[in-house]
Amino acid sequence: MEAEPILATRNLTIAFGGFRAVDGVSLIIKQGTIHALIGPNGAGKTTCFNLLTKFLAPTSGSIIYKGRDITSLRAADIARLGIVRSFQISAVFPHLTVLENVRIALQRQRGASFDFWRSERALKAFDKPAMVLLEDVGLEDFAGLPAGQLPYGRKRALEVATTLALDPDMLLLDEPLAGMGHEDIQRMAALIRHVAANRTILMVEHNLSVVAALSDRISVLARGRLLAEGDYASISQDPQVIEAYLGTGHG
Ligand SMILES: Nc1ncnc2c1ncn2[C@@H]1O[C@H](COP(=O)(O)OP(=O)(O)OP(=O)(O)O)[C@@H](O)[C@H]1O
Repeated sequence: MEAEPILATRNLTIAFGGFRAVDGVSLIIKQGTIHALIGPNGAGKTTCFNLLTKFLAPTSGSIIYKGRDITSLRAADIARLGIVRSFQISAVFPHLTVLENVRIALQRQRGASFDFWRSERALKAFDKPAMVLLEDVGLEDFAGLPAGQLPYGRKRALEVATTLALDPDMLLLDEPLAGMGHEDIQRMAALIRHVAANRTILMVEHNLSVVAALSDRISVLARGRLLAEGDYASISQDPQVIEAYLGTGHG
């Protein structure tokens, strides 16, 4: 059965002065897929991502989520609808333990009041679901460690756990593998695949071999425009895509 679109854009455009960083981009992201947004440096990926996550407002065009026009909604509104961005906003509190970080994220999600979350008993009620989330991201052995002491790759796994605490239908990942060594890359790639089991993932990512391994569908941007879309086998054969990458001495 063909998956339904969960998120779509129609002619999404943003101009800075006269320069169109994202220019008439129409994307369709299907429910339950891992979708990657790639392209050479300066292609407009981050800007497009910022439009989808409401960090920027488009000059024209629209964004549709589950059939509803969300173009004019704010970041907090879309989070409530189930679209959550990881990695740039997910603060990790370094002096709190790994478990406490996830517990706080869960408390926020459930809208617990300040008085409520001062009570030790109420806090403990979140320990179990927090542990389940830690197990989900492979951090159960680190639960008691101050988050600031986690190695970099594990810290990013913790960010995934705090993001999952918001119970998103759609997870937007901004360069999830950036700055990671080989082992962390493999672990994060497996984690993305794992959390994608019952969610939709959109990621901007430069690591093309992981994009190839993980993505159901890939959209290629170049100079603000959508150049090609398809699975890795088809886009990697596309002469325009090859030229766009070679033209910048990239990838
Ligand atoms: N606020 C802004 N004002 C003016 N120009 C901008 C602004 N934000 C982005 N741009 C320009 O838009 C273009 C696209 O930038 P963007 O960061 O989205 O590209 P990218 O594909 O994410 O690149 P990279 O892979 O290098 O991160 C670039 O030419 C950039 O200089």
